[in-house]
Amino acid sequence: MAKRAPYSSEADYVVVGSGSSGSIVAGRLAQSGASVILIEAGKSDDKGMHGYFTKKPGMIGPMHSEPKLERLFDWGYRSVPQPGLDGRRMPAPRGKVVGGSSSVNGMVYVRGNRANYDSWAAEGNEGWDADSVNAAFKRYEDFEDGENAYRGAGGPIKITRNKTPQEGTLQFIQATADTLGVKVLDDYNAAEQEGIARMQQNTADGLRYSSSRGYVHHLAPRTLELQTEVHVARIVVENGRATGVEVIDQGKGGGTRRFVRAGKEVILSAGFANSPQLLMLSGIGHADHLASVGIDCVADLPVGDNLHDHLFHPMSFHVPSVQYRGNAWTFFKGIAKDLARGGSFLDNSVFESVGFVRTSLAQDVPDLQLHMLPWAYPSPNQDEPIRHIPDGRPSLTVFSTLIYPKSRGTLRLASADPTAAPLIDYGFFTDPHDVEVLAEGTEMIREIMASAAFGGGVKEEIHPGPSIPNGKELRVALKNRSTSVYHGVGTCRMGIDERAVVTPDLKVRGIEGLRVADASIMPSITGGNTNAPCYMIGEKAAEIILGGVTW
Ligand SMILES: Cc1cc2nc3c(=O)[nH]c(=O)nc-3n(C[C@H](O)[C@H](O)[C@H](O)COP(=O)(O)OP(=O)(O)OC[C@H]3O[C@@H](n4cnc5c(N)ncnc54)[C@H](O)[C@@H]3O)c2cc1C
Repeated sequence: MAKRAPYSSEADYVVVGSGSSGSIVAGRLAQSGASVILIEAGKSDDKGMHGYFTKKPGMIGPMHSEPKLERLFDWGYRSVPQPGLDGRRMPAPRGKVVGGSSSVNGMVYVRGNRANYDSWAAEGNEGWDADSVNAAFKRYEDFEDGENAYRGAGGPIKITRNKTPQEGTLQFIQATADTLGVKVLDDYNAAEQEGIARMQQNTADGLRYSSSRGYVHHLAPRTLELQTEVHVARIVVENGRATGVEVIDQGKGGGTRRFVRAGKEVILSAGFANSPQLLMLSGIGHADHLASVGIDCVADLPVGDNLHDHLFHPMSFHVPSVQYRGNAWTFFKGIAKDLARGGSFLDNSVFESVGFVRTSLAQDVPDLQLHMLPWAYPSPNQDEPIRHIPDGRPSLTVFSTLIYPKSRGTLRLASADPTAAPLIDYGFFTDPHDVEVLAEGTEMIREIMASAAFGGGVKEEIHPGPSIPNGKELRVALKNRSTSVYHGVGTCRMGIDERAVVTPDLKVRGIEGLRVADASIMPSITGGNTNAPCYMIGEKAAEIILGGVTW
């Protein structure tokens, strides 16, 4: 079992953040016999309410639709006003609980296009090409179809498909194939991504396979110590070397500061927002920006540049054959049925299908992702932290999803206070290309939903609806309707040039004993949801640090 309190003050490795990448790098390092302290600001995901909500896949609905509940698991960040989106402040939820965002996310399991990794390698990131990262993906997977050249079996993270998809989901898959002339794929995480498919999810046997479920609780290496409700305030750098971290205990009687020493290395896995924040709080960042908030510069690096994210546009359609309605009654009925007769209502992600297709702007690879779920979605957006009431009719929601945004933004400090939220500026829609992809995707979805494959089963486009026709009006409406997919990346870019914060072996340039391993290191975002790539980054980081695979 992973060791718990009373907490130690020294280990070989100190890993900051137990999220998608952090739990994995910590688990693997500890598996090698090294002592590892894994520090997490949030609560345990193993007991009480936090345990129940993060274990049961179906609790994703209430967790994100009831703001009072969401606050218990989340950092509560929002972006600065986005001029490209009519000045909206986009919610930027991030898991604040063991498992990080992998404990609160939608469990949509997508590795990304193989070409994404080859492009990282082509920029000089040796060892990050598609074949090399395939080995890391395979190591952690336990895929229900078993092992093959692309997929892993027997690893700590189980991957399955929903066994009882809605009829409307299967019709949507056929309709997409018929309308766009793409293949129905069995496995979009293998050689080929282009096509439409049933969604894969990191859940099995009624459990969410967060990184912490797989690596902290199930793998449970003996030399891993998990410290929860401990906020890392900064990395301590002495004579150009990271020697440990200064932390603030948050639990009962908290507020005290203490030092946790790393005999070998500190690994930052605090995510796209907090890893760059912690670097800057420690004097690593743009010298002029650090000076503006009163922090002495230790290393002048482009920390916080290159922020980017996916955006999607949700469209809901009234489809009477769908069994669910977006109300509390459907939810309680589902739970009651599970309890009385056993069942799978809470065992799955809410998403049931994904596809990767091309707009007219696509170059080498599909540039549009389609997500589909058999529920209605809030309209026109879910910016306000209130309980949004979606349309009560049985519905399918299809999301036009921009996967290769050209817009770039920044992450900066608001102040030198380690507990203050950072300034998240996504720069959404600063490049007109991004509007165009989302608009074409929306127009495509309208064609799909008119397909004969539904047998007349689509009764109405609930929203955006006929008042927002294709063309110019749609492009304007997207400013108020597009929503972050919560896939922020890129703020501690990996590379070999001046734009890089970390080298291809994830070392912070110019500082000894300090690496970053999480979504922030991606030079460019992957084509698909970012959780699986972050699991891979955790595996890869451990492999690099240990000089090869030792497990
Ligand atoms: C609501 C939501 C839904 C999503 N849905 C999907 C999906 O369905 N599929 C998918 O593939 N991706 C999804 N994503 C994206 C995906 O989950 C993230 O890209 C991924 O989890 C990021 O991993 P990470 O390791 O970079 O950071 P995180 O998993 O966010 O981990 C960072 C960890 O560091 C901790 N931390 C931060 N600062 C400190 C500090 N100062 N001291 C101590 N600890 C700290 C945090 O509490 C957290 O545990 C979703 C994200 C969200 C938020």
